[in-house]
Parts: sequence; C-alpha cells; structure tokens
Amino acid sequence: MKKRSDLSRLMEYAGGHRVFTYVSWVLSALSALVALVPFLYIWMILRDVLNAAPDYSRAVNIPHYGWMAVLFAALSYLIYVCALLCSHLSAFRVATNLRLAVSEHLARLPLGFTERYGSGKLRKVIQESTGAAETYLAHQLPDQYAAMATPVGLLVLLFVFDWRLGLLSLVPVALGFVIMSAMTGKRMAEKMRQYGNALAAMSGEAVEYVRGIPVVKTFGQSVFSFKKFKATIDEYEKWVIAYTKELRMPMLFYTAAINGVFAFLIAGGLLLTRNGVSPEFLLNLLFYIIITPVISLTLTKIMYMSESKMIVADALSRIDSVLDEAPVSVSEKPQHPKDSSIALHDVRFSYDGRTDVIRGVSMDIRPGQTVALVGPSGGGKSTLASLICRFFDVGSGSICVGGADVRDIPKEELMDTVSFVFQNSRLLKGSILDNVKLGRPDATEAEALSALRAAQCMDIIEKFPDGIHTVIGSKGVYLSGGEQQRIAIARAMLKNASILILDEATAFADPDNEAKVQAALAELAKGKTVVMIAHRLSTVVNADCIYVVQDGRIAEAGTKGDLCARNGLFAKMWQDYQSSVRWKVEKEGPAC
Ligand SMILES: Nc1ncnc2c1ncn2[C@@H]1O[C@H](COP(=O)(O)OP(=O)(O)OP(=O)(O)O)[C@@H](O)[C@H]1O
Repeated sequence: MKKRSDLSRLMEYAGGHRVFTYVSWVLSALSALVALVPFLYIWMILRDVLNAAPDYSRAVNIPHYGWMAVLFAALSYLIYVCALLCSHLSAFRVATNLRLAVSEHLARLPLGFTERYGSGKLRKVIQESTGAAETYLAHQLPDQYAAMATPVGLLVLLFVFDWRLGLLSLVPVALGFVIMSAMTGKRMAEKMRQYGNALAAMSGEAVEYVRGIPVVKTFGQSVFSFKKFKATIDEYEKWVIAYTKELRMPMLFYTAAINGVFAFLIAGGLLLTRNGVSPEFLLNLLFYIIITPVISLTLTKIMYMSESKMIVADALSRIDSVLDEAPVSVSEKPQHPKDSSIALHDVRFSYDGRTDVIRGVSMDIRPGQTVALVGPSGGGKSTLASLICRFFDVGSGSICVGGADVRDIPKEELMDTVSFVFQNSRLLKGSILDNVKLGRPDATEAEALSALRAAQCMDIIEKFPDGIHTVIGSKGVYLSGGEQQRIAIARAMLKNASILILDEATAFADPDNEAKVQAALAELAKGKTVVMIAHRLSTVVNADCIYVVQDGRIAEAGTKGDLCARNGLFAKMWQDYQSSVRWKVEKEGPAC
C-alpha cells in the first residue's frame, strides 16, 4: 500500500478547513511575488537619479515611485497577514482534532498503557507533537510557498533585466537547495528521530524527577542521585554535540551561499565587463544588488523548510506510536452480568508478553462475599485485582463477572458494576463535590452530601468555610492521605457499584484516620461483593475467604481459622503480624 505523505495525513484532520490551507499557500506565494515589486520601484528611483544627474530637478517621478514602493510593500504584508489568518484557521483545527484523536484513542486503550508508555512521553505527544503539526501548517508551510515563489519571480525578472546577472543571482539559491537536500536525507531524518527520542527521554525523566523531589530533599541528595535523569541529560548532550559536529560542513557552505550572493554578482560583473561598462549594465547590476536581501531571506526560509519537514514527520510518528496501539477489544456479542459474582478460571497474565506474573489462578467468589488477597510483596495481588476491572486483558484463561466474560461486557457497564478504590486514590483539582460526583455525574448535591456523610467525611467538610465547594489543591487546602482516601470512598459510595475492589485502601491512613476509613469502608462494603488487598492482616480476619497469593499462584485459600490450622504461609504471616503488633504495643506502652 502506498504510504500517504505527512501533509495528506494532516489534511485529513483539517476536514472542511483544508481549503484554508490551500488558500494560505496561494496567498503566501502571491505576497512573496508582490514583495518583489517595491524593489523595482527603488531601482527606478536610482535609475532616474542617475539619468537626471547633475540636474536632479529632472527626476520628477521619484515621489510617485516612492509611494508605489510603499503601497506594494504594504499590499504584500496585507496579503501575507491574510495567508496567515487562513493557515491558522486550518492549523488550529488540525491540532485540536489530533489532540482529540489521541485522547479518544487513549480512552480506548487498556488503562495499563499510560503506565507503560510513561506520562512524560505522553504529555510530549499530546502537547508538543500536535503543537509541532500546528506550527508547521500555520507558519512553516506558507513560508515554504513564499520561498518557492520568490525564485520564480526572480526568473521572470531575468527577462526584464540582464539575464546573465539574473542567472548568477540564482546560483546560490540552487546551491542552497543542493546542500539542503544533502542535509535532509534519510540519515538526517534518522538523526532527527534520535534527537526527538533523547528529548522525550529527558522530558519523561524530568517528570519523574520533579515527582520525586520530596524524597530527594528528605534524603539530602543532589541531582546525581537521580541517575536516570542525569543519564538522559548526558545522553542528550552527547547527541547534540555529535549532531552539531555533523552539520558543521554543510552549514558552513550553506551560510556561505546565503551570504555570498554579492560575491557571485561581483565576480560575474567583473567577468561581463571585461570589454567596458555600459550605463545600462551598471543599472542592471544595481537592481540585483538591491534585491540581494530577498535572496538571502529566501535561502533562510528554504533552510527551515527542510528542518520543519523533518520535525513534523517525527511528530507524526510519535502520534502514531499512540494511535497504533491496539485498543481494548469490543465484543460483537455483548453479555451482561447477572449478579455480582466473580469467577477466575486458570488465569495467566504477563506484562511484557514473556514472563507470566499470574500463573494459572482460579477463584470463585459468590455475590455478597468478602474475600481478601494477601501474600508477599510482588506476589501478584494488585495485578489480579486490576485484571478483574479489565485494566489489562488476561493472557489465557478467563474472568467472569456475574457469569459474563469481562471481555464481553460493554466497558461502561463493567465500570458501572465494579468500583476500585486505589492504594493512593488521586483526587483531581476541583471541588470536593466535583471529586465525589465523578462517581456518578448526574447525582444531586444532596446525594453527594449523603455519600460524604456515610464515608465519614463531615469533619473534612466542616473544616473549610466553603464546605463541599472547597477546591482541593487551591491555596491552603491540603488533605491528608486518610482524608483523601475517605473522599475517594465517598466517590465509590455514590457510584454504588455491586462489586468493590479495595487495593491497600488503608495504606495511607494515619492512626486517627484509620478508624474513620475503616468505618467508611464497612459502610461502603454493605451488601457488596468485596475483593480486598491488605497488608494489615487485622483487616482481613472476617473475610469469607482469604487467598494467599505467592509467585503469581494461589498458595493457600480458606477462612482465617482454616489457614491458621493449616500452619502454612498464612499462619507464618499471622504470627509475624501478631509479634509486630505486640512489639508496637510494648514500645508505645500500655493503652490507658
Ligand atoms: N506495570 C507493570 N509492568 C511490569 N511489571 C509489573 C507492573 N506492575 C507490576 N509488575 C510486576 O508484576 C509482579 C506482581 O506485582 P503486583 O504489584 O501485582 O504484586 P503485589 O502482590 O500487589 O505487590 P505489593 O504487595 O508489593 O503491592 C511483580 O513482579 C511486579 O514487579
């Protein structure tokens, strides 16, 4: 299949607005041609002055020529402004549609994609790569057409003035094109891609670094402690130096060509006047000398033209790296959950397609049951929980919710059926009410308030004068981990899904908050099927079934009593937990 050009791909995103792009090219080229006219009038002024000398009063047309020069310069500028207006209309549409396409596609990708791709890199795609496409269409392309029209205008002028001098003045333009094509071959495009990669890596690591600043500060470490960030900076530096060195010679010749138009004209002039100078030839030479800045400007535009083409090609390939990701499949025969049961059948899963982190897990959870996932760190508890919500698709085996395979349940329905309270439930910048209403956007304020009450959040709301309308993250409004957790629980309450997944839901709660979080969770869990991941074994003692997950398998399963009697891994974890609690109580002294 023939590969479409970058431009035709961009035009697809312009929709009906593409016509503005084409109009902008025509106007921009026209403006470049009109911009040559003032030079003609300036030349006429010089001609009249020279012809009239020494009686300058004979040069009566000078004011007329002067005004005409100003008029055409203004006209050229006006046409250029119109060209930019048109190009921007189309460019904004393209950038908006590109951002929408990426964002909409992101919404269809497995949730785990963002984590794997990296938020810094993703930010670069959504903001910078689409921005590069916008700049290309809004400024660089119109300039490119202007740069192409100028040599054509100069060619026409060849016939008006001395064609030999005209040809000489075009030599640097031709040379510029040759050098540029050498500088923009496949190899250079590859270099540009590497440049983009180095920049993306540095930007991604910078985001991680900024996120980790509190840790760096706490431990008094310098930037060097963030080895990865430092490595990406070094890599970028290495790359930039190598690239600059590579471009040294072509740039040298190119700059010489840009600034050497005079040299060509003078050498040519000397050559052509071996047999004497005619006043007519001198006047013609004068014209080409006057127009030299236009030629230099054209060459500069040509230089940026090739660079911008490479930048936009690189930007599009980065956008494609997101758009080419396979979205979560949509079933042709959608199924609907009949109840809130969960069944895993011989589930296997791997993040990288090579090493399984879940290796044949089966579970049967009946509606209304509370089960707990416990086990050593890295055993696969969070992965199992995220598979139930279909953050990722299983490698083999199946997961059913209410008797329907999660891959056959429409995404919205699955999201309505399952609520997930994350380890560190992030609240968005917005009011407490907005954050709670994310659970059910059509809920009334009274419903949101009653969810907040049930989630033990009233003390948080009463703390702030704006109550439920307090904007989180605004000046002076900070919530502790446990407080954030309770707001997130209120959100889940409002959603009222029949299945609840709690991933280390109390991990961030301080002792004061823990009791409140526990009470909120108990309220939330009423009448629901609950899958709970917890390190604090005290929170799982009442579970209907405890699954001990180790190395991606279920090592043991049963009630607390069963598992303690078995004297296996859970019994050992329970003993360790008991002694840590005892140690804590002894250390803190007897409770009063
Ligand atoms: N996004 C990811 N990409 C690649 N590997 C991952 C990813 N998330 C987890 N893993 C790996 O999968 C395995 C299981 O991790 P998981 O987080 O499910 O364990 P866990 O039992 O929940 O651990 P913890 O109790 O420490 O939270 C680990 O080896 C982990 O390194």
